[in-house]
Amino acid sequence: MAQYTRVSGSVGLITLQSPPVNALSAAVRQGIVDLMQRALSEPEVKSVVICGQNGIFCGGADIKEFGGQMSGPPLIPMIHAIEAASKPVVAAIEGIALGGGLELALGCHYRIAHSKAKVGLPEVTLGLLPGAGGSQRLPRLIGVPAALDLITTGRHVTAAEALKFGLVDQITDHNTVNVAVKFAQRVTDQPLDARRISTYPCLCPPDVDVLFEEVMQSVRRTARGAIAPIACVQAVRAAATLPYNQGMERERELLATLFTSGQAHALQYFFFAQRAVGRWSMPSGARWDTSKPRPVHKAAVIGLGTMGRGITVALAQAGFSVVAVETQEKQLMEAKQAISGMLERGAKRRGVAPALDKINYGRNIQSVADVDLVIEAVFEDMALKKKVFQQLSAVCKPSTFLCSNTSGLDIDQLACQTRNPELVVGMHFFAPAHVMKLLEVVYGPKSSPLAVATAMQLGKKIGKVSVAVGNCRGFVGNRMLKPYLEQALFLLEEGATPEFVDQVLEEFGFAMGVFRMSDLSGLDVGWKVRMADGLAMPDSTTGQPTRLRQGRRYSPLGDLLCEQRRFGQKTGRGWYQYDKPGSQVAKPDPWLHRFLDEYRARHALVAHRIDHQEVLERCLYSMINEGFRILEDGIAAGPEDIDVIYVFGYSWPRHRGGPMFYAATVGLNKVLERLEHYYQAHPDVPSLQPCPLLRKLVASGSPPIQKWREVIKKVRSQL
Ligand SMILES: C[C@H](O)[C@H](C)C(=O)SCCNC(=O)CCNC(=O)[C@H](O)C(C)(C)COP(=O)([O-])OP(=O)([O-])OC[C@H]1O[C@@H](n2cnc3c(N)ncnc32)[C@H](O)[C@@H]1OP(=O)([O-])[O-]
Repeated sequence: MAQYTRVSGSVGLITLQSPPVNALSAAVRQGIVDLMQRALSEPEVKSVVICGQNGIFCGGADIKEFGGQMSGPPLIPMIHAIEAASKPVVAAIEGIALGGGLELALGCHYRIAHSKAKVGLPEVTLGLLPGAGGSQRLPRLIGVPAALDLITTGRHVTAAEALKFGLVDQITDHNTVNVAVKFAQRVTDQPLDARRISTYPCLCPPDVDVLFEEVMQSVRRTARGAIAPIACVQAVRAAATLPYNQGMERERELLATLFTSGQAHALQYFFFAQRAVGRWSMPSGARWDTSKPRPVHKAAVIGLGTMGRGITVALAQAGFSVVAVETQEKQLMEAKQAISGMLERGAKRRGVAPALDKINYGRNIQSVADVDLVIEAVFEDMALKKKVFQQLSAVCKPSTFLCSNTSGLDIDQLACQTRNPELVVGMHFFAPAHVMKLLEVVYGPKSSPLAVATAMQLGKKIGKVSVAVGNCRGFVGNRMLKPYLEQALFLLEEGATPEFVDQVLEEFGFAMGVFRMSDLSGLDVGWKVRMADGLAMPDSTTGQPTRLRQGRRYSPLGDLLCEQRRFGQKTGRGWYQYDKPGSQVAKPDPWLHRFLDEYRARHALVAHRIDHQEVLERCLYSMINEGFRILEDGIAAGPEDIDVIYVFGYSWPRHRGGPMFYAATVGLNKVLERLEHYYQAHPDVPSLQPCPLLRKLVASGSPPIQKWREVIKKVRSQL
C-alpha cells in the first residue's frame, strides 16, 4: 500500500505504507506504480518525493513473499519507470533503506538521508544478490571496489559513510521528508539524464581484473561453501565488463540460480528463526508477550576469569554500571588490565570512548549488595557455585536476580541455595563472552517468567541473541555436542584420523572441525568434567582404560591424551601438533597416528575405510537426534531455538540453516533410516537410537519444519 499527497503545491509525495518495515510487497509495488503514474500525469506536479511511513524508508523486498507465487508488478520495470521519469524523483531516506529499498532509491534521481539512517544491500545474508538493478547501478554510482564491499558483505552503512561514497546526495538532522520536498522543488529544472544511474559508465580501477581475482579468492575463503557471495562478485563483474542491459540479464540469471538454491531457503528460514527465538515461551505457558521484564540498571559479575572478564566488558560496553568482584588479589589485578585492554580496543574499533568508568572492582562479595542482577562466573565446580549462591542470597537485596554462567550444571541446585529461587536463572555466555553473539537463558522449575523476561531483555540490550531453554545437563548446545564429540572419537577408534574428520566437517561448512575445536578450547576442560563424573577412571579390576561405561560404549582416547598433558594449543600438543604452546597452526602429528594404531591393536579394533558420508551422518545425525530428544523433553520450544543456538554458538554454517533445518532438508525419513542403520551396527551407543519424536514426525508424513511445533505440542500433551 502507498499513499499519495500533494505537498507545497507542486510536489507529489508517495508514502510507502506496510508496517513494520514498508517491505515491497505486491500491494506496495502496485501502489508505487499507480501513484507514480498519477504524479507524472498531474501537470501541477513538478517533482516527486518517495518516503516511508513511521520514519522507515523501506526494508526491501517482502521476504515473506519469497516462498509463494510472486504476484503484482515486478520490481525491475517499476524502478526503471521511476528512473526514466520526466520529473525529478527524490528518495527521502529515514531509518533504513535496505535491499530492494535501496535499489528503489538508486532508481530515484536524488537521495536525501537522515543522519541516523542506515542503507545497504544485505541480500547476500539471505542467500541472494541485489536483484532489482542494485548490482548494476551501485558500481556505476560509487565505483567497483566500494560496491564489491557492500554487496559481498551485505553490511549496513551509516548515512555519513553513504554520503562519503556518493551514495546519497545530502544528509540532514531535521525532518527528512520536509528537506526532500524543498530539495525536489529546487531541482525541477535540472537536467535528469545526468541523474539516471543506469546510463553511467562503470568506472573501473586500472587493475580491475586483479581486484576481482583477489576479492573472489577472499570471498571463497570466508564463504565456507556459501554460494551467494561468489554470485555477488560475478554480478558486479558483469557491471564492470558489460553494457547495463546485458549486466541486468546476467544479474537476473545469477539471482535465478540463487533463488531456488537450498542455501537461500536455509538463510531465509534462519532470518525468521532469529526473530522467532525472541518470542520465547516456557512449558508453564508463560510467554514473551505476557511476562514483563524488570529494568536492570546496575549489575555485578562474580569471578573474573576468562568468562567473567568478557561478561564485564559486554555489560560495560552496553552502558551498564558493573561491580566486578574477584577474591584473589593477583587475579583481580590481571583482570583489571585485561578488561581495560578489551574495552579500549573495542572502543577504538567503534570510534567511541572506552567505558572504563562504568566498572567498580572489588574483592569482597559485600560490594554487590545494591545491584539489580548478579552473574556468577566462578570456576565450573558445583560445590563452589553453591557456596557463592548462598553468600549472594545473604548479601543481595531480596529482589536481586541471581544468574549463573555455568555451561551445564544444574540451575535448580543453585536456586535451592537462595531465599528467592524464583529469581535464579542461567545466563550461559560463549567464549569470548564480549564477542560471541549467543546467550542461553536457562530457566529451572522454580524460575519465574519475570526472571526469564529480565535476563532475555538484558541479553538483547548487550547485543546478544538470547534463547530461552530449559534446565538439563548441558542445556541445549552442550547436550547436543556430546553425541557429536562421541561419534568423532568412535570414528578414530574405527580407523579415521583427526585430519580427515575435521576436513569433512570443514567442507560441510563448520569454521573448525571437532578436533581442531577441541585443541582450541583445551582437552583438559572436558577431561575435568569427565573425571568429576567418574567417567575418566581406569577399569577398577584391570586398571586399564575400558571402552564400556554403564553398558554404554565409551572412548577413553581423550582421557589418554590428557594423561600425557596433550591439552591442545595451550600445551602445543593435542589431536594435532603445534610449533609451540599457544600457537594456532595445527599440523598432523605422526605420534598421534602411531598412538591410534597401538590403541586399536591393544583393544583388538580393526580399522575400516571411513568415507565422508559416514563421518557426516554419524557426527551430525547423532547431534540432530539429541536435538529431537531436547524438543521432546520441552527443553527447547521449537527447532528454531536449536538452530539459532548452533549457528551463533557452535559455528554451524548459517547457509545450512542449523541442525534441525538440515535434517528437514536431508529428509527426516533418511535421517531416521541412517540412524537405525548405525544403531544396528552400534547397539551400545544409545545416542544413535532414533528418538520417538523423530519417528512420530516421519510417521505423520515429515511435515515442513514450520509445522513441527504443533506436532511437538501434541506429542508432549500425550506424555
Ligand atoms: C530484490 C531485492 O534485491 C532483494 C531480493 C531483497 O530486497 S531481499 C530483502 C533485503 N532486505 C533485508 O535483508 C532486510 C531484512 N530486515 C532486517 O535486516 C531487519 O528486519 C531490519 C529491517 C534492519 C529491522 O530490524 P529490527 O531489529 O528493528 O526489527 P526486526 O525484528 O528484524 O523486524 C521487524 C519485523 O519486520 C519483519 N521484516 C523485516 N524485514 C523484512 C522484509 N524485508 N520482508 C518481510 N518482513 C520483514 C521481521 O520479520 C519482523 O517481523 P516480526 O518478527 O515482528 O513478525
